[in-house]
Amino acid sequence: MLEVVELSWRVGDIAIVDGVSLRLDRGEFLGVIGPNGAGKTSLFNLITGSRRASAGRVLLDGTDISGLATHRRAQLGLGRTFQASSVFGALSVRENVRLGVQAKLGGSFRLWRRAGSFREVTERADQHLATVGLSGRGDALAGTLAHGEKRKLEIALLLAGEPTVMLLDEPMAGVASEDVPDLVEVIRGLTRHTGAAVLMVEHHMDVILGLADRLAVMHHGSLLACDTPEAVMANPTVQEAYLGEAL
Ligand SMILES: Nc1ncnc2c1ncn2[C@@H]1O[C@H](COP(=O)(O)OP(=O)(O)OP(=O)(O)O)[C@@H](O)[C@H]1O
Repeated sequence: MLEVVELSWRVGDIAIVDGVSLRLDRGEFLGVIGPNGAGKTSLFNLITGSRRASAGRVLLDGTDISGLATHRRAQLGLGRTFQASSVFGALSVRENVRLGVQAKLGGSFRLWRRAGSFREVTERADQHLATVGLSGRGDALAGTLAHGEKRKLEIALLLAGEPTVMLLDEPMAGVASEDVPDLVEVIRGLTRHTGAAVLMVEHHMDVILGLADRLAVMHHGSLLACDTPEAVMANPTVQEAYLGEAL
């Protein structure tokens, strides 16, 4: 589904991402971990196209998308969680997701021609809100949501784009610890609800160990290991990379 081949990003003499190769299959959940500054977010940026790789390729369903702009990659099914800034605080939660659904349906969806269109968009938006557990919050202003709820809204916006591969960059960051278990269950449901593959960077080891089918470990821009969570945790090279940090 997603294949990354020898992907590198150099800034001057420094390889921030250094020849990373990995595969992600349909319905699979791959966690990306590594110490601070290991290159995890940079790897995401190369995959989505918000940074142009110095070398290597990104393939989506066998098609080389390396040369494509971010929005083209998104249209082809590569979705990344929206940053909070892309949520319209003055609009309702449902309106935000409706905009996402309309953006996905694009020009083929002529609201002025089809009487049922408005309802169809609303139904899809409500489906996405239900998937993330925000059904009861559709009428709330997005700006009034608690942090954990905002994260759920960002995931609903991601779902509105109907991606086949979803990239989540530290979705638990800033979320109150009592809201983490709920958000973990929403994220666990993503592969089940959509059949999509998920690639997720996360610092909370307990969270990522409970979600991931496999773990990719980055260190100084390189991929140290990519294996089942059990094998990765038992890997002496990985343990060494994390020396001094809690694994
Ligand atoms: N535009 C840039 N120019 C130069 N160096 C950069 C740039 N962006 C990131 N870096 C450096 O690349 C390294 C990797 O950064 P990156 O944010 O990808 O790591 P990370 O693993 O996501 O870190 P963290 O876990 O702290 O979020 C860091 O040393 C960072 O300072």
